[in-house]
Amino acid sequence: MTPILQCKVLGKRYGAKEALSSVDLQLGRGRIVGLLGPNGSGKTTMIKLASGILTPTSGEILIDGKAPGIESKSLVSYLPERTYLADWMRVSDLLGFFGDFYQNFNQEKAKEMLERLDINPNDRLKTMSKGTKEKVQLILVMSREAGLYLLDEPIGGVDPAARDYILNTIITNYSENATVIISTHLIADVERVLDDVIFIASGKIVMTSSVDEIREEQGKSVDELFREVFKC
Ligand SMILES: Nc1ncnc2c1ncn2[C@@H]1O[C@H](COP(=O)(O)OP(=O)(O)OP(=O)(O)O)[C@@H](O)[C@H]1O
Repeated sequence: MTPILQCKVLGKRYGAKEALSSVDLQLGRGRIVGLLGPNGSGKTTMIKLASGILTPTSGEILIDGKAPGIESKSLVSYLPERTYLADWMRVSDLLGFFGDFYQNFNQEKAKEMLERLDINPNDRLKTMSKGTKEKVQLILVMSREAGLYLLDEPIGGVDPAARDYILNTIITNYSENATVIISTHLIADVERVLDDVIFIASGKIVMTSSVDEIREEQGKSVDELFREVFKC
């Protein structure tokens, strides 16, 4: 089966700054993958390349065997680091907006998640706290029936109790064949839901491993290993 995401000697420069270099990677389906690395290591750049917002400077990135484009946009559901939604909109407007925009948007799923998190669909984004806005955005993104979810720092602004609910939402609301990439610094919170991890530093992949391998072979949690590998 074609990998959902493949990078072949992928490189990205911003002017003279090399943000990613010679990244080779292949991700299968049905996995939850943590993209982990220190500040400035290239995580957001990698996610933006996969979403098609940025184009590579060298090498290639393929989604289900194809370069990012119109077809891949229906396969990929992307949660950016920052909110891009117009804050005068009510949550119910956003459900309509996503429904019009994406054929694979599941309104019922979104409404159910909003109810569970006690978010009123009549509220406008601008009246909400940062954490609630983040929850709304994540709900919109996870309510699409996509093949690849790209979540850039999905739980940064959310309180620890809601983090658990959100992570469970991620696990239970993606289809068996979909893959989820989560970039985060909150490794201890997230690691229980991860199948695999990618460690990235200075634009290069330094390790890819299953979480089970890390636990069984190294006798460590992902958080412990991360702190050891990236010790300042
Ligand atoms: N638009 C840009 N112009 C110039 N340099 C950039 C730009 N965006 C990112 N960079 C640089 O590219 C490198 C990778 O940045 P990126 O945002 O991908 O890292 P990150 O791992 O997501 O960081 P963080 O964990 O802090 O969010 C950094 O050195 C950053 O300063």
